[in-house]
Amino acid sequence: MHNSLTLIAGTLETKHTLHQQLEEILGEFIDIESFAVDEFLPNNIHNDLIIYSSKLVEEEAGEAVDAKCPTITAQRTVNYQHIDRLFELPYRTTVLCVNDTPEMTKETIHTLEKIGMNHLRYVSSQSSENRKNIRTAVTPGEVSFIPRNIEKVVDIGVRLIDITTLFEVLDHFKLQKRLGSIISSRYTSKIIELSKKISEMHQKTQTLNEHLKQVVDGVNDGIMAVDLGGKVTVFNPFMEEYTGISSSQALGKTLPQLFKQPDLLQFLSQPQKEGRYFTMNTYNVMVYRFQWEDSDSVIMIFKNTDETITMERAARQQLTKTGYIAKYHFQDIIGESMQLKETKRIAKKLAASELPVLIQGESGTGKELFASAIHNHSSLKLEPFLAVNCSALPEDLLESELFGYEEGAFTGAKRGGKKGLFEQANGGTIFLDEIGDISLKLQARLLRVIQEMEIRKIGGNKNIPIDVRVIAATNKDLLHLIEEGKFREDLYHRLKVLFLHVPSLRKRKEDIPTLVHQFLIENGERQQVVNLRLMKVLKDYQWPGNIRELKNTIAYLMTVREGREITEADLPSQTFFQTTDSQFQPSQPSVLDQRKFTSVLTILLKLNEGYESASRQKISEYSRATDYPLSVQQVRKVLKELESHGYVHVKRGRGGTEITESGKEFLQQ
Ligand SMILES: Nc1ncnc2c1ncn2[C@@H]1O[C@H](COP(=O)(O)OP(=O)(O)OP(=O)(O)O)[C@@H](O)[C@H]1O
Repeated sequence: MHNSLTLIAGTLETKHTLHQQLEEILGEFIDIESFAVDEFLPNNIHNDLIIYSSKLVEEEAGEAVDAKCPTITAQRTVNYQHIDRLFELPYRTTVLCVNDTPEMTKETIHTLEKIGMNHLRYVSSQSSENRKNIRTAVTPGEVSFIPRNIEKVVDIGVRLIDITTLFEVLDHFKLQKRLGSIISSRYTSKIIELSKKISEMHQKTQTLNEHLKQVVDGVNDGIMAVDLGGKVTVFNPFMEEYTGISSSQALGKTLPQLFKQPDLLQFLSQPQKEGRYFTMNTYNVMVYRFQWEDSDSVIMIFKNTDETITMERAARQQLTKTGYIAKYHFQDIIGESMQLKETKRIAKKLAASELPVLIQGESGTGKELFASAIHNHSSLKLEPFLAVNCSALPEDLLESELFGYEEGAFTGAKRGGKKGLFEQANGGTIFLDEIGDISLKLQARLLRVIQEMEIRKIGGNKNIPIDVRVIAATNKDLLHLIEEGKFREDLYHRLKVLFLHVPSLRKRKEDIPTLVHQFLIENGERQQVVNLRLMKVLKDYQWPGNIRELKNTIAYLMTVREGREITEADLPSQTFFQTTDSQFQPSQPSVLDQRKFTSVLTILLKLNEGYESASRQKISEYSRATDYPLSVQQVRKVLKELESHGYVHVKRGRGGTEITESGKEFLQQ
């Protein structure tokens, strides 16, 4: 007589799936009929064996079954055929596990974790945990229970009957001996299919890992990764070179096993915002440590600084060939005074941005030095640096130098046209020295270039986009030039996004001995040969031509000196100073003049600050209350002298007179 059993499931879908499973495995030996509670249940079901698909179904359908029939409530397990769908979800995704009752959900999660699906984080659909941000759900066939806000559903299919239940069935029909091994191999063949899929996936991952390893090995830096347990998981060839440890020795070891330098070990063990220099076996390396949120690994990068410097040097050599290189760095700007240090500190900050800078300062104070150092300290340091002295060229020539021209733009234009300095500085910095001297026509063109960041060559009809940082410098008071209508206010604001004032040498006399020493060295004199009296004279002098004048003076002294020591006797007469290239009258005012100057400048300052027009008449009136009463005629003379020193600015007509920054400096002294 043939054995037969009845399967009772809850839903139609479960009925189909489990029926199919039992048919495939036991169909040859046992007749199988099945019902679903949801569909139809006859009264008084009777058979050799009744299998309920779950406890719930047993409770629901129990009454329809003949009480004399033996029953089994099935143990269920996940459907191995569809489980690989879970591998498609990204590592560490939080998923909502959905089943019809809390117990069933709990059981599903438990089974998934037991069979190693641990790359996901499961939250029960019936738990009270906040799941607002959960977008993916996993369900064993219970799609109808999925909440609406879920965007992605992974149906891993109806759970199958577990092998333990299958063996109970065999046991019941006394078939275990005969069929046990066939059944278990039929059952496990399904699992083998799954393992095959997993191993395929594993292989793909391996290939990807290989590719990644090749990339990591090909990088010109040392790369090391450490996992959560502190074990090294990546150790590329450059790491081998820097440490002298082979990767096979390093992999799987902890950092203290590999590194003996306490400071390096400490650096590698803690989160770091910036890199730090270390010397490892003769290599100078900059070490960086990165740790990303959500990542189990810490990555460490070891950069060979000697090589980086060589690379920079090579890039610089390329630039040197074109001649467009910034020669000076901040360390070339000599001086220990507070004023200079502060100026350098600000300049370094300005270097960090790529915005335009306006540098203001008297002639010879080192404005070009600062422009060059700012470029070399900026992210554009490997790009060209072009300096143009705007006062050195006539307008037309300056225009064609700056913007270039097309072939045939004017008579005498070169064949093939010419690239302008803006175009040649592309990607880098252009330094426009003496910007106060350019004509209004060129100012208009320059404004357009800076605003639009594109140029049009002379005689050209197309705009060429450019990306250039503009640093401009002037020794003039641009605000006065604006007032006089000689400089465009809009251009002034475009240039003066960032601002740097370079102090005059008078304001930082303590720098004079250091500068003198430096210039002696530059002239080939290593000893300190300037005698004390001479040094005092040099320190007392006002240096209207600033550092350039000091530099020239040292060159002069070195040329004319007779003995080893340079003394005040070697100094030129006053007229030497007067012939320097300063915009000021360089001779020092006499003591009497100084008093007169102080008196008039003090009156001027008061009038200017009170916004009163400073006419000669008014200055004369005010002077009567001081130690230096002056007639209008005398005031005119003093003002002339003051103007020649650059201390005042005499406006045309009834404009009155204004004290300049230099005038204010004079007063402070
Ligand atoms: N702090 C300094 N240390 C060493 N040398 C300096 C320093 N400042 C200026 N110099 C030297 O002084 C000279 C004049 O400097 P620079 O040409 O930069 O001045 P500038 O302000 O641009 O002058 P100008 O307004 O006339 O163009 C240069 O030879 C420069 O090398």
